[in-house]
Amino acid sequence: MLVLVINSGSSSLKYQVRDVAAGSVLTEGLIEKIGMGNGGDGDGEIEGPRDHAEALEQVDAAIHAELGDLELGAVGHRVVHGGERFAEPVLIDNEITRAIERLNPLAPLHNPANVLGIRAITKKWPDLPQVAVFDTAFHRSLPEHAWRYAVPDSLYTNHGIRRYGFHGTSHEYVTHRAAALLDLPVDEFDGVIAHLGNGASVTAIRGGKSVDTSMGFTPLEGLVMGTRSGDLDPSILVFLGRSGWTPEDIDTMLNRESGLKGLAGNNDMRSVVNASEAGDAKASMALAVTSYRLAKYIGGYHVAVGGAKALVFTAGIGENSHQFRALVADKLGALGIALDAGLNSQRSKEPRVISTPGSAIPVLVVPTDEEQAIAEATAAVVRPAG
Ligand SMILES: Nc1ncnc2c1ncn2[C@@H]1O[C@H](COP(=O)(O)OP(=O)(O)O)[C@@H](O)[C@H]1O
Ligand SMILES: CC(=O)OP(=O)(O)O
Ligand SMILES: [Mg+2]
Repeated sequence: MLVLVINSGSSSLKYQVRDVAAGSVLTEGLIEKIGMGNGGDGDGEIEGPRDHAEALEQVDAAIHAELGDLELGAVGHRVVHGGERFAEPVLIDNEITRAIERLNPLAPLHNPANVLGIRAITKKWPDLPQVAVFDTAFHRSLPEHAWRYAVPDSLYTNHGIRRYGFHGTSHEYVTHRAAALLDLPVDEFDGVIAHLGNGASVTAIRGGKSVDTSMGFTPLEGLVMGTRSGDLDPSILVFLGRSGWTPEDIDTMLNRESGLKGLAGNNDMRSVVNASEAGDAKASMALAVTSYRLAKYIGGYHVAVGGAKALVFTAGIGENSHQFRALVADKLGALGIALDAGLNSQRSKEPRVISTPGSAIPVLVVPTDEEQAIAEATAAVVRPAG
């Protein structure tokens, strides 16, 4: 079956056409600057559609230019927030789309775009089955002591305020690959997985299942990210509210102007590392804050899983930034973790070990592939129906 995988962001749309049986990518692309007028920066990208519907026209044209006439079997969407309802991938209909839309306030950078992508496809290809694959689903195994906030129970019962966790598709996929690399059945894998992209989260895996994760009610909690603050004292928000900041002001500040961008003026890890190496003190402090926060989580999750058998890095930063991995590992001496500098700085697309033989536990780099996982899940949902 050919599956079109869509990962909609607020201003971008990543797509792939995958042959699920063959496990291959037939074509892929990135549409950027949606709703921002023209002005992409080349590199094979298509530029400047007005909205997600127009972006989809560009995807359709690009797919047909590259692959000619082909029969798509289904569309698989990455949907970030599935709330408590969605523990598995689901076939989308109007009711499901509205249910996803109701979760928009909980994932303001993500779900609205997911809904726009779903609606654009429903309009263009009404007969094509669409499947939603949720970032939250893998974390439905969190025990209650990990997902509860210590606030009055009515906040949970009336508003669903609890920790959900995100990047689950990636954490699950990487769990399986890491276990395979270590020759362990997945249900014997206890480890800590750091997914470090624009959004970043770390997950404690026990017996192959998520038992804790750093993102919470929304993808804002936890680690320092590209533009998100991660953990902070909630009283800061009360203070700002009393000083006249609106909820929108606070939301924008925490989700879009904080993290690496807030500390170093740039949300791109490559630029921050380069600036730090060139002597920029703010960039160096941003890296120190970000790596320290992650190291503390890793220490905590080592305890949560009852002794990790591996530490795994994945996603854009985790897979590519040997400098950032080294900064984190340097802070984990108390766990007996030691990186091999040569292995750490090697470039490869393959899952690999980057620690020394003497390291108390192996440190791995395992490339994630959310699109492959989504394509497989989509085909599995659609096949029994048709
Ligand atoms: N070669 C590299 N070296 C260091 N950082 C990199 C490299 N390639 C990508 N990154 C970083 O990865 C992050 C984006 O990760 P990615 O997983 O692609 O994000 P997204 O959440 O958008 O999928 C950016 O901070 C980027 O700077
Ligand atoms: C949930 C989340 O943070 O996703 P991303 O990393 O794609 O921003
Ligand atoms: Mg990502």
